[in-house]
Amino acid sequence: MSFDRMIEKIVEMQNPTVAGLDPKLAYIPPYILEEAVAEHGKTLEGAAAALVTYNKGLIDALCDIVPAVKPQAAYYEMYGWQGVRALAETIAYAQEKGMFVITDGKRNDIGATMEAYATAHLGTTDVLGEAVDAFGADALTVNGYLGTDGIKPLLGVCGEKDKGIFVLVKTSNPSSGELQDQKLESGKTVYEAMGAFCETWGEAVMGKYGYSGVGAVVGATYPAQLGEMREKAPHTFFLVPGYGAQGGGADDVVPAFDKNGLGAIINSSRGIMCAWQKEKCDEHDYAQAARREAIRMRDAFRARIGEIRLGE
Ligand SMILES: O=c1ccn([C@@H]2O[C@H](COP(=O)(O)O)[C@@H](O)[C@H]2O)c(=O)[nH]1
Repeated sequence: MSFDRMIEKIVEMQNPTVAGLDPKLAYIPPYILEEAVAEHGKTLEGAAAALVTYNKGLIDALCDIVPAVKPQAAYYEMYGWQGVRALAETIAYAQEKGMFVITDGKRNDIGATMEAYATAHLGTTDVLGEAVDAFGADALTVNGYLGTDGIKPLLGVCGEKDKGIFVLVKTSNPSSGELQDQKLESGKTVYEAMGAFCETWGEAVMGKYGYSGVGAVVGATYPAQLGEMREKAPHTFFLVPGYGAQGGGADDVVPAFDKNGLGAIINSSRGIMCAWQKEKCDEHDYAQAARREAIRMRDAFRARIGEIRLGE
């Protein structure tokens, strides 16, 4: 009912990072694309087959050192239902390899529809009396701007199925301040108010290490806000995108961690997936290049936050 499973993996691997799986054909080594095209042609089926092969290679290379993966749904949806099937296959494969899976879907709607999203991504779908996991991720990113009735259905599923959600609080993009930094009548900023909601919503799904199953997305590109929110939302675990390709560095995200080195999981997607192109290494070495980058990232945090310990 919380992020306890994810926290335990972070501590076991001494690695507070998550590898983003946002595959585009431009990132995939030509030998994988050629094999997929030879079998399926230049079709959505072919693209989806390439995505799965590429992702499985990355997962195999990362699963013993990185606790979690974060597939962003848009990169699969762009390849139609075949791409969506690739997302489901990716989630299942990563879990088989012991990884915690955060589907980045940023879903939001009224309560009744959120119930459907909760069932689809985290829960179990009833098919005429048969209970089937549709996507079965461990956590989902959501948008909280529809308010409590949009979040409540997720809390039920999180409680029953030991899953978590990450609510958008202070996003990493350049324009995030246009709305999120606005001051409300209460004197709080919009992101601060959303962080306070996360603390309240999380009370229903509290874990044993001091963090609830309601986390927050806070960008690495806003270090001051990361530190501010760490103080103001002490029971809210942070998913921190914006490291690497968006310019956030290891020093920038240090304020996201608590005194035990917990409290945040830092995402890198393009930085890890495209490491082989940056290194200009042999295309067949793409997964090992990703592993080398993931180790560099892990070690950068180890050097800054020291040993990660279970709190409370
Ligand atoms: O505020 C946010 C929320 C989500 N994201 C997502 O994280 C990754 C970042 O990818 P990089 O390649 O490491 O930049 C991507 O899936 C975004 O959709 C974010 O960047 N910022």
